Amino acid sequence: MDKLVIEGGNRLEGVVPISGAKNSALKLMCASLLSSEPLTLHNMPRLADITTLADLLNHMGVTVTMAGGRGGRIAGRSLTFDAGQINDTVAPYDFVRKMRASILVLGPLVARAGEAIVSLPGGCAIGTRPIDLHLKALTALGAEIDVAEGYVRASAPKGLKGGNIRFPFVSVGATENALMAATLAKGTTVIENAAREPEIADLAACLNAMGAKIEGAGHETITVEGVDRLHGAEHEVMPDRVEAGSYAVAALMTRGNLFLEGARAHDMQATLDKLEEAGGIVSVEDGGIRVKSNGHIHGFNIVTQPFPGFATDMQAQFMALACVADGASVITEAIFENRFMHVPELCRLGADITVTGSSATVRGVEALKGAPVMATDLRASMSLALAALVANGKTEIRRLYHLDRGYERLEEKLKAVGANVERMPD
Ligand SMILES: CC(=O)N[C@H]1[C@@H](OP(=O)(O)OP(=O)(O)OC[C@H]2O[C@@H](n3ccc(=O)[nH]c3=O)[C@H](O)[C@@H]2O)O[C@H](CO)[C@@H](O)[C@@H]1O
Ligand SMILES: C=C(OP(=O)(O)O)C(=O)O
Repeated sequence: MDKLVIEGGNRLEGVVPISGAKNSALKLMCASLLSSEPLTLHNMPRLADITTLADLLNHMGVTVTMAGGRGGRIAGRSLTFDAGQINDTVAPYDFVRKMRASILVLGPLVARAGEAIVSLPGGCAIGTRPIDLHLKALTALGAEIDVAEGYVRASAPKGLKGGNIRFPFVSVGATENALMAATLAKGTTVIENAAREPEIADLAACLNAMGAKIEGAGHETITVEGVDRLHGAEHEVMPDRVEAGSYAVAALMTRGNLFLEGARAHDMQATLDKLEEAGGIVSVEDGGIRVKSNGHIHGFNIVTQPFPGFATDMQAQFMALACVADGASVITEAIFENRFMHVPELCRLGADITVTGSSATVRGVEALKGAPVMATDLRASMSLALAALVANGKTEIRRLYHLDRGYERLEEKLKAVGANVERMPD
């Protein structure tokens, strides 16, 4: 297994190309199950999670091939998913346990094949992560659901029927499963209190390109007019707003100047607002966003919320920023019950953090000091890398498989803008 070795202290300056969004690409791949014709996705990120889901789809009979990049596109970033034949409607535990997004095959499978047997994803490092809302939504569309022996069995042999789904609180995954299933249901589906994350609008745009009739994605109420079949399509994955936000924090922490090529401000306004509050100078330029520092890092307060609020996926990275701010910051995690695993590791680097329930009080310190640390989950890994970039001396980060789930070529991108970072075998 590899480790990341970072020697802190370098100012970062230059261009960071932002990859396609993991949290959109994975859902778009699941959408390929809805059609017997191929779906080609452009701007695919090269990440471990993409490979894991491609393996699961392949197990079900979907062929995955590299598509030729179209004009101006980087070769090898276009993949075609051909679900002409679904041979197996079972998503086994061994796939699902590796990656929670696998639960997003449930809606498409039951809609297209009339049945699906998907392993329960279970909890993960950041919390319990139940799927009751996914199941209720599919039940509202007429699926019969049975949960036994660690598996969800969903069936709708005569097809799904449009229905009214009102979520009691916002769930990104449940909205996505409901949306995909509803595209092939008979009649109209209305989804209320739907998640408004940009990845939902990206998924709906792809589904509409496949012939679906979806209105209102990106808003609280989504209406889906079911169609008999979806056809093949091409779609470009939206830029990764969490990757962009993570590098934006790096620019501010290192008192640097980074151009986040491809990032879209409207996808990440809450992140940009908080960066400015903390001392960042943010400018939206042609083709991306520039983030510079005003020379100071001020303390700030955060409460994570569904979009358009401050994203839970950016909480750990902003905690690293708070560690070196002037004064204190209070960071409240309101989405997941256990998303502070980075706290003890940041403290190993000299951070001063006290956790009380779902809030962490972070008192900024003069300087962090390099130390060996361990990544506990995806965004926690990035918060450790960020802290290491400004720590005195050397930090070694272990358990990089978390990082590789969601940050493409992190060390190459950081090196290109001046960081002293190496990936080496442990
Ligand atoms: C609203 C929100 O910020 N969602 C985040 C969540 O999406 P993800 O889709 O994984 O999670 P959900 O949006 O579904 O979860 C939101 C909340 O609802 C709860 N829940 C969810 C489904 C369900 O059936 N029952 C239930 O109780 C979850 O435990 C959580 O507290 O994690 C992703 C990965 O970090 C982030 O990219 C998403 O931004
Ligand atoms: C936790 C994340 O992903 P997942 O839901 O796939 O675990 C994330 O993207 O920060």
